Amino acid sequence: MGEPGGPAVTGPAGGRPSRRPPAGGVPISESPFLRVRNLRAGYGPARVLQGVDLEVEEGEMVAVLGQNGAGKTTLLRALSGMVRGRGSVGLRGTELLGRAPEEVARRGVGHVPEGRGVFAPLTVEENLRVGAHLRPGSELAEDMRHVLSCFPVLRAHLSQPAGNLSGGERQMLAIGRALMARPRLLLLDEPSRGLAPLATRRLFDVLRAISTRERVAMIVVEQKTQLAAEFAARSLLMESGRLVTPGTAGASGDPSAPGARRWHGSPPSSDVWQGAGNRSVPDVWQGPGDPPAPDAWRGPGNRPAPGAGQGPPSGERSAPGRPGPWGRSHG
Ligand SMILES: Nc1ncnc2c1ncn2[C@@H]1O[C@H](COP(=O)(O)OP(=O)(O)OP(=O)(O)O)[C@@H](O)[C@H]1O
Repeated sequence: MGEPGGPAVTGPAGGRPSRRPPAGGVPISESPFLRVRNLRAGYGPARVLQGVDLEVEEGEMVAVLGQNGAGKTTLLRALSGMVRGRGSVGLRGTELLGRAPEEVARRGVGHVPEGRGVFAPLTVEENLRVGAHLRPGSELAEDMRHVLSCFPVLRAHLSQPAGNLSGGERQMLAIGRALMARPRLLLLDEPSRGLAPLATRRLFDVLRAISTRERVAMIVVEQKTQLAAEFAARSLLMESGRLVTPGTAGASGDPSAPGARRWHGSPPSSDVWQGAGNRSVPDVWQGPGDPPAPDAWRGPGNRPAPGAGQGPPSGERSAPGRPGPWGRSHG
């Protein structure tokens, strides 16, 4: 999966069958992992979110696309409690609206904001430890090992200040720090921003592995439509504070059905594209030499030394299709 330039992976994360919406009705899952209803939020008198409806299943990766100022970042902020919202945000049946960000995080929501916020003076290891501050210390070493297996490039920098990392390494650290809290829902704001195409693909390979194997649901704000179409189970378009494509889990239909498209609703107009780089250039292998073999290491950073046993979430932690240790419930 995720071979550079290879075919897109279709279907919901985890390989679960898609459900078709009931004919003529609004598709509503019986018990979605995340159910957002009529979410409204803004800043002071300025209302940005105009009533967002969204459902995400456990282990599903959903991309949210849209023009600058559409409200994508505000949506993530409202879901994580950083911006006050009205309506309903139910996570496994628990209402999150009205809770403080730390309480929302305790419930299993991790937020990696745009801009790779890391604590620059702290070391990489300290940054990761900070990510685990909401959880019991006894599991810290295990989680540290796991995060470093996802992002092995960080291993070499553990004792260095995070401020010394490259942009891509900071992004990995920011995501790694969020993972240390064992989120069940991860909110990622433009994780590909500023990353080279190859680094972007490697990062999304890791994210997909985490969502599939650890059953972590993800909402990824992304400007690169092609990337979103390849990695996410669904791509949703936001316009003027509303999702103009169905945000419900069953709306994806059966992607294997003849004529099924990855883009649900109207395809984005050309002026939606605001990602770095040239839209007309496929996001394919651009490194020197031949693309890596399909089974080659595709984690971010350097390929681990032979025998180092590093890779995306290891099978030791969780057998495929079964929640790993991160599957434990929060709160
Ligand atoms: N802290 C803030 N205070 C006041 N208004 C804000 C604040 N943050 C964002 N806004 C406004 O809210 C609207 C939506 O912004 P938001 O950042 O959610 O959009 P976005 O879709 O993420 O855009 P982009 O793709 O450019 O990041 C914009 O009009 C923006 O000016």
